[in-house]
Amino acid sequence: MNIIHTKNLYKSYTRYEKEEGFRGSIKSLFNRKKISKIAVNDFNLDINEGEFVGLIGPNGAGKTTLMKMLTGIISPTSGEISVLGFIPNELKNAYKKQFAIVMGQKSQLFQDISAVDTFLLLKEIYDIPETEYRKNLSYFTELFAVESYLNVQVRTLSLGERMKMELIAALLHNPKILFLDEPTIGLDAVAQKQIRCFLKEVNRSKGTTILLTSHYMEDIKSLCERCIVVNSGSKIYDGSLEMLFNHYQTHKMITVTFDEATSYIPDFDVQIIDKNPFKLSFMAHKKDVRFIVGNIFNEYDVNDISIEEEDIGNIVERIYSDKGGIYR
Ligand SMILES: Nc1ncnc2c1ncn2[C@@H]1O[C@H](COP(=O)(O)OP(=O)(O)OP(=O)(O)O)[C@@H](O)[C@H]1O
Repeated sequence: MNIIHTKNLYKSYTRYEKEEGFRGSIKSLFNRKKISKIAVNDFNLDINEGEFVGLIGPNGAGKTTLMKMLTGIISPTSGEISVLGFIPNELKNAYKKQFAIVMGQKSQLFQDISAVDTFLLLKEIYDIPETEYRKNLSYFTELFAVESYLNVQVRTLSLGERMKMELIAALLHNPKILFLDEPTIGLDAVAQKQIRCFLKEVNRSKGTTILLTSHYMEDIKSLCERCIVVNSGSKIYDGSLEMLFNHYQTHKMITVTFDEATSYIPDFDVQIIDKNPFKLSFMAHKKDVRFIVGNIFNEYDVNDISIEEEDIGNIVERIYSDKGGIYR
């Protein structure tokens, strides 16, 4: 069943520019330069119940603006939008009870009280029946293994611990849709992985529809079957993640640190990103990675090696340049 629908959705912001300094401030009182910015352009989107969809794109692509329109935080300039049959920016209580939004850069928890006290407050705000509240609280805290952090002041939690509490707070009222804007930003690899496992399980066991934005390709790769790529406010790809990666993610980034100084350069078609006698970073074709890594281990004393996904910016560029590509 389709639960998120937009048609020709469009959002433009207006902002003002002033010249620098005191003179500029005085001048701007009488004459300000108005600038319009199209953040989301002609956006058509349909998401079915239970889907886990990744929304990716470079900085300023319009992802947060889209999320904000879907949750009613801001209203569109024009176009159609309906979520669970509601028009989000009418902010009906019946709609507010059916979704949750978690933004990695913002906290919804009160900093000076414990997380569990905020949870109790949310129980009252969302009218969560006692049995459902208890069941969900123990289910989510066990899933994250965070029982020992429930009763401490939120301000004292680490970023990763706080993020886990944010997610629990968002899910206590059993929302049908969970909007996640960069939920793993700034977290270490272990916390990122725990959050991924948690989200995967919530989507599977509760059937929660999840729309996720992240700059970490690993998040998108391990969670979303469907992926939407946005650039300059427009949708440039909407389809399976597998196809996106097979077709457009052609390179990997390899970083090696050596125990001894070396002048090693791979005998393959690579692009060197950074080089010193003890460290080498380069982009290599996906198909060559295992041969290159094999050679390095056979011939050198390796202190450390990492193989990372390509930056989303490169993938966007490739989608654009692929005129007869899989989507256009
Ligand atoms: N309140 C605002 N007023 C004016 N312009 C805005 C406002 N909010 C966002 N913008 C502009 O709209 C564009 C899209 O911003 P948005 O935050 O939606 O992008 P994003 O894809 O979420 O970026 P990021 O990955 O950096 O978070 C940007 O160019 C931004 O400068």
